[in-house]
Amino acid sequence: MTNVNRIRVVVLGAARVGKSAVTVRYLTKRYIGEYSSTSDLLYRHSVTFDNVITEVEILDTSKCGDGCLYEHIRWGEAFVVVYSVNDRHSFREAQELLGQLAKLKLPSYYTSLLLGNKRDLDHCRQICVDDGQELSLQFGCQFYEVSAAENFAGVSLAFQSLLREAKSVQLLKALPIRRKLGVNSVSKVLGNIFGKNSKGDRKKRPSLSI
Ligand SMILES: Nc1nc2c(ncn2[C@@H]2O[C@H](COP(=O)(O)OP(=O)(O)OP(=O)(O)O)[C@@H](O)[C@H]2O)c(=O)[nH]1
Repeated sequence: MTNVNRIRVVVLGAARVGKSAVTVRYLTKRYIGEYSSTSDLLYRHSVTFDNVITEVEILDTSKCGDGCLYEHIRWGEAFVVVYSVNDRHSFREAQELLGQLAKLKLPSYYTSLLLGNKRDLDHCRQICVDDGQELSLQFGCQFYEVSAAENFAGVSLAFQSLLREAKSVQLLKALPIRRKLGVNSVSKVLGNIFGKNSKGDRKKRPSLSI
């Protein structure tokens, strides 16, 4: 059963692309240049959507094997796949990660965001905006380019956008499955709405009097 008051986010990507930098930037608004962690870190915070508080768990992952990646993918329902715009290898890894997600999870069961980080390093860019956009279209995910080092707003917008979509997906999944309507039922429903009976005669329109 889906817990609609909690969203689990996993931050994935190649080594040194800025996974910790974007996560900490989003959570604290601050940029910290160096992170020494060699293990996964789990953060908790809450966001409010339409006056409802939702707990968000963010897992900032570090390098691990395939088994570990499988666990991360199973655990999460929203994924931030980070690459660095000045590192072609990290872009290829992002592509592979999006492929793994598509293979291991049903499309309606997760939300993903492709995040090109370090856009301040434009002078040594190896991946252009169009490449990122194209990849996001291929996998049906959101796409943002940001600089954790220079800007809080972009990082915040990207995370918020992912969380909002993840919330909508959760609410849709929590809806009871509705009985499919046959053609006859559809015409009956339309007839009731537009005031026609089964013989095609017009019914008296319901009127609202105040
Ligand atoms: N220029 C620039 N450097 C950045 C940016 N974001 C992160 N960095 C630097 O990139 C390096 C790696 O950042 P981390 O946040 O540790 O990257 P990571 O992906 O968490 O690294 P691992 O967990 O060790 O794989 C650090 O030296 C950061 O200061 C950015 O937006 N611009």
